[in-house]
Amino acid sequence: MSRSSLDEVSPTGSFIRTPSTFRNFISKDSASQFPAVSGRYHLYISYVCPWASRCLAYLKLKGLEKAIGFTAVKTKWERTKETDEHLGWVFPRSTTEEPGADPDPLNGARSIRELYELANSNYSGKYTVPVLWDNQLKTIVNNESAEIIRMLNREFNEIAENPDLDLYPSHLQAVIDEVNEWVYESINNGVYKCGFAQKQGPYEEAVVKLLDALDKCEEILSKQRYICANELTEADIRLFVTLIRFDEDFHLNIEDNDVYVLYHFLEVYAVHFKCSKKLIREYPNLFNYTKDIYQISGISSTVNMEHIRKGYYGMLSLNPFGVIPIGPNIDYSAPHDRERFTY
Ligand SMILES: N[C@@H](CCC(=O)N[C@@H](CS)C(=O)NCC(=O)O)C(=O)O
Repeated sequence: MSRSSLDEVSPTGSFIRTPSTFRNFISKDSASQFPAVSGRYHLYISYVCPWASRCLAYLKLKGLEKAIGFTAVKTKWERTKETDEHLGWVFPRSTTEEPGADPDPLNGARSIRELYELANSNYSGKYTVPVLWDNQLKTIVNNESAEIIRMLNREFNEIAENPDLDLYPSHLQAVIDEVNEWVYESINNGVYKCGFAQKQGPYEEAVVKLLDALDKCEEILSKQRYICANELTEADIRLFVTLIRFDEDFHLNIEDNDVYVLYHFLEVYAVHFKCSKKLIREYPNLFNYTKDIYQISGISSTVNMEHIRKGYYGMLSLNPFGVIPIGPNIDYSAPHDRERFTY
């Protein structure tokens, strides 16, 4: 089994993500094994990680911060044990070591790996964030963000400050599911397929799909405020976490030490899609949409650009010298034009 996303490469050089392992559900039913009560659960995240950030966005949107605490790890992977070479997410030793990251308040763990091993001493998979931790049973409830956000949306309404916000309403479920599928395949996971591909073919296939999907989003967003309808849904949060990192991820490829990849990336954009389409900020609807979501109360606090930059460029196998380019410093709080769709 893979012990890091960076190892998940098929013999043909494609990035293939393995499924998450802990798949229990918190329920509003007080008799269930994991009942939705205040103070029992904790969310471990990295601000670098889009999957973890979508869970944090739900804590903010649903008003669950008092009921469920969260802790962010440091930006760069470090050795998780002295006895082997594994690199992964670690906690700082103090609150001042890296602003935004905190020591583990519940278990005093040094790494996310330690939490997985506390939950299951025989665990041998990847040590990913997010981790939804049960502090009563001292175990991981769930480490799959797509499921965590569904629980946060629905099961905690008795204690949520915004119980009426439903980001997966029944009248839109079919369209949300359909959008999630292609957005995940071509955009959320698509950027990883571009960044982690180890052969030219899979990389090209992923980048073409990614650009097609971004064009499709631009087209949809030229007609309605959000990606599924004129109301905010789960699909918007899932799309947003990749878009807000996209112009950064793009540079990751540019800064990659592999000259051929650098050349090809420019060629794809310049020749097939024209340079004007290469960054999110050059798609008018997508860019304004990203600002629109960013400006929803609570969301900007889930975006720590400093952590995002340091984390991605810190992956030394993709960026051997660890040089962090100066960011584009886009102002996502600037006015946008999306109110034009509000009836
Ligand atoms: N399917 C998981 C994926 C989470 C994931 O891939 N997290 C990455 C960070 S973006 C991670 O923690 N990787 C650690 C590793 O691969 O060792 C989810 O959506 O929750």
